[in-house]
Amino acid sequence: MFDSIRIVMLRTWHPGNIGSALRAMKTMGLARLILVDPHQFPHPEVATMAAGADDLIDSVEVVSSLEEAIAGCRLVVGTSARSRSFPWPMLTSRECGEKLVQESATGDVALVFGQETSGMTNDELQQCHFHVSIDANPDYPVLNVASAVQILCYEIKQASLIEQPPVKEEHDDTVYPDTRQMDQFYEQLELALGDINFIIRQHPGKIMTKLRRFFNRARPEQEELNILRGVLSRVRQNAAANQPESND
Ligand SMILES: C[S@@+](CC[C@H](N)C(=O)[O-])C[C@H]1O[C@@H](n2cnc3c(N)ncnc32)[C@H](O)[C@@H]1O
Repeated sequence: MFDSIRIVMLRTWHPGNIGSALRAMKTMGLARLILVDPHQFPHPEVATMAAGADDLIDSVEVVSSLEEAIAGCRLVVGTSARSRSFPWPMLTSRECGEKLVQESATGDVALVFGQETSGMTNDELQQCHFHVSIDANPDYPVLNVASAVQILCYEIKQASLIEQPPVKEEHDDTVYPDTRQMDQFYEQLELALGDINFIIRQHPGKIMTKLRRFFNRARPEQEELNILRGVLSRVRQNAAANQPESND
């Protein structure tokens, strides 16, 4: 069940939280946990806190970056207790469960949790299509990371019990690019904007963040992305052709 939903934990410090997250996942029927650069794993505390979910420990994957953890995903949702300096498309925890269940029917999706003290970095949050904040006491909305895993896995379970509206005929063939394809597009976009001096190389400022947010919101389909990439190739070719000749 929920084979295509990845739970991703970033740089987890306390191994007990990994065990508690596994327990939270198993109680709701989820099993795929990916750890990005954990402080201590494997560790005996993981099994202690996992209790009856200790059978999931062997299948935990460990990778070194968020990019690896979400590679191939068509939808990535990041979690945060607080609003950041830049606004991003937001989901409630209920909407998050529904969206993950709906989109996991046609491809891999990921739900990403931050480190215990520092949470997710801005750069990591910008790699997500949506953010979710669990509605909590405004004076103290910061949950323990494993508690946050529990609540959002519960929402996934609840969403899976609701009969999903049938996918409309005309959307049957819709293919969305995965995270790797989007990253390649962003690299090409940044290069093209540099070629035409719209941004300064190595100092793109907030432009790339704002463009990422725009494309995350728009969610171009694969075919649309191919067209955009074709346009960027032509822009780069023209920029190269118009370069003044160097005398040396
Ligand atoms: C203890 S919190 C990190 C706190 C950190 N100071 C911050 O502001 O992000 C650890 C992780 O738990 C999850 N979390 C905690 N409270 C949350 C909330 N209200 N909504 C969504 N996720 C939450 C997030 O994944 C967060 O990165």
